[in-house]
Amino acid sequence: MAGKKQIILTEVALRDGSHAIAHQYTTEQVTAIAKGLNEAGVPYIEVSHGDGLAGSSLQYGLSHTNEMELIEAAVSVCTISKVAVLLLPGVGTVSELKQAAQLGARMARIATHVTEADISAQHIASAKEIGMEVVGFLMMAHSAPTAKLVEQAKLMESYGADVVYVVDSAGALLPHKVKERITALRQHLSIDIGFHGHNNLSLAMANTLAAIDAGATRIDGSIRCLGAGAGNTQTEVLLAVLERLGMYTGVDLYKMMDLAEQVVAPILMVPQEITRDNLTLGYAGVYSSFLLHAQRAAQKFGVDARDILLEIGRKKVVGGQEDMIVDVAAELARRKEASHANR
Ligand SMILES: C[C@H](O)CC(=O)C(=O)O
Ligand SMILES: [Mn+2]
Repeated sequence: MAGKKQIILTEVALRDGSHAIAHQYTTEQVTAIAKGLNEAGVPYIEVSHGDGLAGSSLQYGLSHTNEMELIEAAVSVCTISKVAVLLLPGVGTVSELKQAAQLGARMARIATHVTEADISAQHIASAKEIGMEVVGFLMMAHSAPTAKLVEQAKLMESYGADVVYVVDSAGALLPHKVKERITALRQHLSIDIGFHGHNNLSLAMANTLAAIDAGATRIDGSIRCLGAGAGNTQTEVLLAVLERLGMYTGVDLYKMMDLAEQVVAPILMVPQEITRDNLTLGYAGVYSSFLLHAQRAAQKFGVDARDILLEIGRKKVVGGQEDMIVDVAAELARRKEASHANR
């Protein structure tokens, strides 16, 4: 380890991956994955509904298992790894955060849209008060200019965040844009900088390396790419790449490969590929977690999911506006019917 650059990993398959399996994690699955991640030495494991604490709802998707049970299960098998939770202010509250902390969660990741950091002040302060490490998570980072991102990150730092993440929720950022953002944050902030990517344009790895090159030291990955859309930077692949680059993570590559192959792959509803719909997420700049919502709406209204996603991108729909996906699908179906009638 001496002299090697250290990268601190957070594994997000048990939270971001929840989107990809329609929030159907069972306690057994979470226990098995968390146990494997802990044995491999992953520093942080995020466990929550895909949309964060209290996300289970008709709007976001109902969970199979209460997330507090999942958090408790993960904590019970973690001797090395720390369990993290995600919270979107307005979806989850301080009360859920306290409950998660009582169950043993040690890190709170407070997520807001990239231009709305001001709504995180109370939640960041409360998480610090109860002794949690706190990450500010600025989502849809492609959709704001770098100066705005810096302004918002500085707000999170001023509220007490220990780390601020650039979150490429749509998998829409290109490597030079990641570099520009992380470089600017590094110049203006004193706290650690993190990066969370999505692979919709096949750029999660390249973007992650660009982020590290520009000074990010906290990186998210999802084992077997089990994350929303085409998934995140694939953790076990990242480990191999970082080892080849002479960087240190403290995570066992072989154990992660085995866990991916034997435990995680069988859970996937479909293999994590860059399908035409995933690709459209990145191309249109749409939240990766909108994928299944758009596919269901496409089927219900007999329209192309890509058309829905492009329109959602044009309308700059943000997380929390999932019901707009149905509105857009219904409108596309109306237009389609009208054009057929006029023929
Ligand atoms: C609530 C989102 O799924 C958080 C996230 O992982 C992202 O924006 O990306
Ligand atoms: Mn994500």
